[in-house]
Amino acid sequence: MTFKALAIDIDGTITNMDRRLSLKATEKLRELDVPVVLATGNILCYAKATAKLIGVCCNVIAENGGVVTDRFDKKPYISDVITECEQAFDILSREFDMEKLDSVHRRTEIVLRRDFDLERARALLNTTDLDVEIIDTHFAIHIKSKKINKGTGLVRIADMMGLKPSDFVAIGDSVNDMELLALAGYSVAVSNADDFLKDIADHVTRESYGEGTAEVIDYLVSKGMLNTRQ
Ligand SMILES: O=C(O)COP(=O)(O)O
Ligand SMILES: [Mg+2]
Repeated sequence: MTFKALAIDIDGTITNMDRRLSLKATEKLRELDVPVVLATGNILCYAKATAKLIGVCCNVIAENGGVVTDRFDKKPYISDVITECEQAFDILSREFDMEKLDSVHRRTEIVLRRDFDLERARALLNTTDLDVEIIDTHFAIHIKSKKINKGTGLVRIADMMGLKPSDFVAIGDSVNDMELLALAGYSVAVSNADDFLKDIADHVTRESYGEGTAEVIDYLVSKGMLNTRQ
């Protein structure tokens, strides 16, 4: 089967843990003859700039599915879910010393530095009736609505692109990629991925980070599952 598009995570999948972009992975992405959607927990301007600089502009799922756009200068779709996240933050920050990241630009989630006791914070959140969860991507901790994720983002961007989620190959590394990989037609976890992501993936790479992404793109092209430009 030949897939019609690729949805790919940024941090840990085309970067290493220092967030250095793999030039090998970006070259492979640029050579593909299908649209590449960046699907990330990062804010929209970070994702758009990454897409532009890689040369795969501009289908973007940002903020773990909360913000979605298919064009650079278009008003993005923004989920109306920030209020519950702010309520959760108000409750948690009375108990924990928490530092917000990117809060000026973030529209649908609250993201925190990874320097507090996550399990205790989760336990406290579970005593509320907020429809909110806390996830740790290894890069940051996100207080996010349970109503949105990269899977709901994929459904939305696929619709904007006239495609189905099953038309996509998806590649990722972390807990925030679970729903994306579950909905895609073919799913890949890079070898540095969390074990629970590897368990649901159709394919796990041998190499880590961007090298793993480059490796699987070569594999998918060799099997005719993705096409490159001639
Ligand atoms: O925002 C994060 O915590 C990680 O970003 P990612 O989804 O691109 O890996
Ligand atoms: Mg990631």
